[in-house]
Amino acid sequence: MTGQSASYAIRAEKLSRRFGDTLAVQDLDLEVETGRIYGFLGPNGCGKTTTIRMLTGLLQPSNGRVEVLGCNLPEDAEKLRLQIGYMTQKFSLYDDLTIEENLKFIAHIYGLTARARKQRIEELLSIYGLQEKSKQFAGSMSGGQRQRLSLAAATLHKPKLLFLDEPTSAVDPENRREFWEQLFDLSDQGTSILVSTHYMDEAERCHKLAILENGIKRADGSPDELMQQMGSRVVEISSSELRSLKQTLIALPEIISAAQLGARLRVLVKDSVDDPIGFLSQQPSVKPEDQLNLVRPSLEDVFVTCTGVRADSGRQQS
Ligand SMILES: Nc1ncnc2c1ncn2[C@@H]1O[C@H](COP(=O)(O)OP(=O)(O)OP(=O)(O)O)[C@@H](O)[C@H]1O
Repeated sequence: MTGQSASYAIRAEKLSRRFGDTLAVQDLDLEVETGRIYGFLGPNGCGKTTTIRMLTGLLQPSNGRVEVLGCNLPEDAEKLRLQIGYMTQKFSLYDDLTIEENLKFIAHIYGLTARARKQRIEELLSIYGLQEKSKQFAGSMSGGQRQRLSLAAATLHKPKLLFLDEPTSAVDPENRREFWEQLFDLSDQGTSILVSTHYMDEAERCHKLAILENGIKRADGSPDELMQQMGSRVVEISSSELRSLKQTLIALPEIISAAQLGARLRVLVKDSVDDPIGFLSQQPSVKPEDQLNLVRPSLEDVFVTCTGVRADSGRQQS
C-alpha cells in the first residue's frame, strides 16, 4: 500500500481468513485514522476476534494486505509488537499474583528498568484507581477492577495503538462509562484504539465503526453518517393491538422490522417508500386512532437495517 499511510494507524485491503470451510473474515477493507477510536460492532461469531488477531500479527491472513503503524504484516509483526497493546476477551493476568505483582511482571516482559518500572506502575495505579488495592490478589477483584487492571497492563508500555476485544462484557454500566472515559483520555493523548463490541451504546461512542456480520463488513462510518444513510426510516406506532399489528406489518415487503418497545411499535420502513406515515396509515391493521410518529434512527436501527439481526442476540429480527 502506498501514500497517506501516516494518517492511518491501520489499513487493510481485502483481508480474509478461512478456517476449514468457515470463512471467518471476508474481503475486509479497513482504514483506522491515527488517534481515533474505531469500533467493530457485531454479534458473537461475526469475525471480530479473528480480525483483531490478524491486525495484531498473531494470526496469518488467508488473503489480503495489512499495514499497521506503517508495518506490513505478517512480515513486520515482531517490529510491531512493542508498539501495540492488546486486551483480549479473557482475563489474561495471574489470579494468584497481586495487582502490583501482575504489573511488575508485565513491566519485566517489556524490559523496563527498575526505576522506570516503579514510576510507571505508580502512575498506572493512580490513573486506574487501584492504589488502595495494589496488594490484593487479582483473583479476588471485582469485574470492574479486573478490567481496569487489564487496561493498565495493556497500556503499560505506552502503545501507540490499542486493541480491545469486547472489553466491557463482564462489567456493570457505571464501570463501562468510566472505562470509556479512560479510553477517551488515551485517545486524547494520541493513542489509536480499535475496540470490538456488541453493545450499541458503546458503538455509538466510537468516532467511526464498522458493522460486521458473518465475516462481512455491511457498513462503516461515523455513528451519525450511518444513521443518516441507513436506507430506512423509523416510525413509532402507539396502538392498543401491538402484537397483532406487528405480525401483519412484518409480512409486508416494505417493512424491514417491527419491534415492540413498551407501549409502542418501532417500525423500520424501507427508503423506497416516499411517505412512511401515509403508507402505514393506509394499512388495514392500523386503526384511525393509532398514533404514528417519524422518529430519529438509533444505531440499533442501522444495525437491523444492515443485517436483519440484533447485535446483542444474533437472532433474526421480527
Ligand atoms: N481457530 C479457529 N478454528 C476454527 N474456527 C474458528 C477459529 N477461530 C474462529 N473460528 C470461527 O470463525 C468465526 C468467527 O469467529 P470470531 O471469534 O472471530 O468471532 P467474534 O465476532 O469475535 O465472536 P466472539 O465474540 O464470540 O469471539 C466463527 O464461526 C468461529 O467459530
